[in-house]
Amino acid sequence: MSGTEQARKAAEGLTYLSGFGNEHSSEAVPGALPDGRNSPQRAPLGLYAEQLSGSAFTEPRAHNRRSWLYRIRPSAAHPAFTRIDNGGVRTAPFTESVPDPNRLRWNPLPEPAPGTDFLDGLWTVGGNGDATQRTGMAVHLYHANSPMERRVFSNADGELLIVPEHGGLLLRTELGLLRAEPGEVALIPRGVRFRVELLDATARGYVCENYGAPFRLPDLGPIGANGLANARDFRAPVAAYEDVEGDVEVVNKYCGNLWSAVYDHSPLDVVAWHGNHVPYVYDLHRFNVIGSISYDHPDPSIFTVLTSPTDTPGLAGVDFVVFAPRWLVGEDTFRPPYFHRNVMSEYMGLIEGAYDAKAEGFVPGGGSLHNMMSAHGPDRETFEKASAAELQPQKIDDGLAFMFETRWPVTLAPQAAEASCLQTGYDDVWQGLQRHFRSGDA
Ligand SMILES: O=C(O)Cc1cc(O)ccc1O
Ligand SMILES: [Fe+2]
Repeated sequence: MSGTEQARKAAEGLTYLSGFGNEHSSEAVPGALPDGRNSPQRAPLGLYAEQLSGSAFTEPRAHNRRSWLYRIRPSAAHPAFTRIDNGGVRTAPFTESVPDPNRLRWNPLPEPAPGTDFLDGLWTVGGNGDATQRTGMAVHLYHANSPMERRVFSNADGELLIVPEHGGLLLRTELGLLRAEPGEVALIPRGVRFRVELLDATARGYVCENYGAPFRLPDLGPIGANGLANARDFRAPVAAYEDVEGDVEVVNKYCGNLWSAVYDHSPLDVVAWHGNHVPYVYDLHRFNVIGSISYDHPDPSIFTVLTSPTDTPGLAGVDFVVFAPRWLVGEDTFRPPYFHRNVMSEYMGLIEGAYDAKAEGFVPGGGSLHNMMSAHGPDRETFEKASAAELQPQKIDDGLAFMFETRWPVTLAPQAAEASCLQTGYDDVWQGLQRHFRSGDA
C-alpha cells in the first residue's frame, strides 16, 4: 500500500470527541486511565503519567490548560537535541526587513521538489511579536508531496492553526488522529508532537503560528448564546498510540530554531489521556454566518472563528476570520468590503473559489497582506459592478476566504519579500477608479 492509501485507510471513519475547551478523556485500551487521581503510585498497565501544561499552573481556571498523558515511555527519555537547518521556517522577532506599507499579493508557491514533507515544505511569509516573549504571530505556507516518515514535529513557540487549501491531511498527534480536508482547519497546541501524512498526492495550505494566548472562541455579546463557530462543532481526537521501536526523528521548533533528536521509539505512544490542552479540527462550513439584514456592510469581526486576546481588551494578537457562503440582502448598501484603512494588519488567503472584494488576481493558495493603515478594499472592477448592481437578495457561495488579523504590523521574511510569486503591479487593481464628484449635485 502506498503512503497515501495507508493514510486514507487510517483516516476512514475516525471518531471524535465533541466540544471546544472541554475537559475530555479518552483511552485506547480499557483501564489505561487512572480512576480518581492523575498520578497514582503506579499508573495502570505499566504506563508513565506525564502532565503537559499549555498555561502556567496558576492561570485562572477559565484559561488554565493542561493534559495528563499516560504513555509507554515518558517524554523525558530522549537523547540531546542538536540544531538542524531551519529550512524555510522563520520566527519572530522578524528583524531582517522592515514593515512594508505597500499592499502585497502573492501567487501560490511553486511545486516542491519530490520527497518534500510538511516540515520540509513549511515556508514563512512573515509575522510580528517575539516568540520568546510569547507575543504575536507568524504566517506560514506549506506545500508537501510526501508524508513525514519516521519523523515527528512539535512547536514549543506556539500553537499551529493549519488551514488546508489543497489535499487532505492526516495528523497523527500524541492525543490521537485528526483528518483535515480543505475547508476544515486543524489546531495543534503548543508542544504537542505530531506527524503529517497526506490523503492526496500533494497538500498545500496556510499555517497561523500563534505565539500568544491560545485561540479561544470570541464572546458573543448581544448575538446571544449561540452562533458564529458553535462549540460543539469542534472535534478532538480519541486516544490512539503507536507502539513503535526503532529510530524516529523528533524535530522541535524552539525559540525560532529547529532542533532534532533521534529517539529509539515513537513518541506518539500515549495510550490514554485526559485534559483540555488538546488538538482539534473544525469544519468552516459549519460556521454560523451572521450579517446585516437591514443596511450597511458589517465589519468582518462578525466573522471571527477564533481569537487570541492580548492584555488589552478587544485588541487581538490574532483573530482567525472566515468569509463563508452567505446571503447579502442589505438595502441601499455597497455590499462588497468597503474601502478602508485599518490599524490592524490583515493577511488573507483563499481556500476555494473567489473573494467578493477582488474580481481577479487573488487565487486559491495565494495570499495578500494589507499591513497596518494601508489603504485597500474592492478592486476597480468590483467597485464598478457593485455600485451599479440592482440590489436583489444575493447568495455569495462561490468561495471560502479567510483572514489572520493582528494588532501588530506584519514584517516579511526576506524570502517572501523577494519571492518570484510576489505579484508585481498589485497597486494597479485600484487604478482607473474614476472621479464621479459633481459639486452641488447631491
Ligand atoms: O480587506 C478585506 O478584504 C477584509 C475585510 C472584509 C470586509 O468585509 C471588511 C473589512 C475588511 O478588512
Ligand atoms: Fe481589509
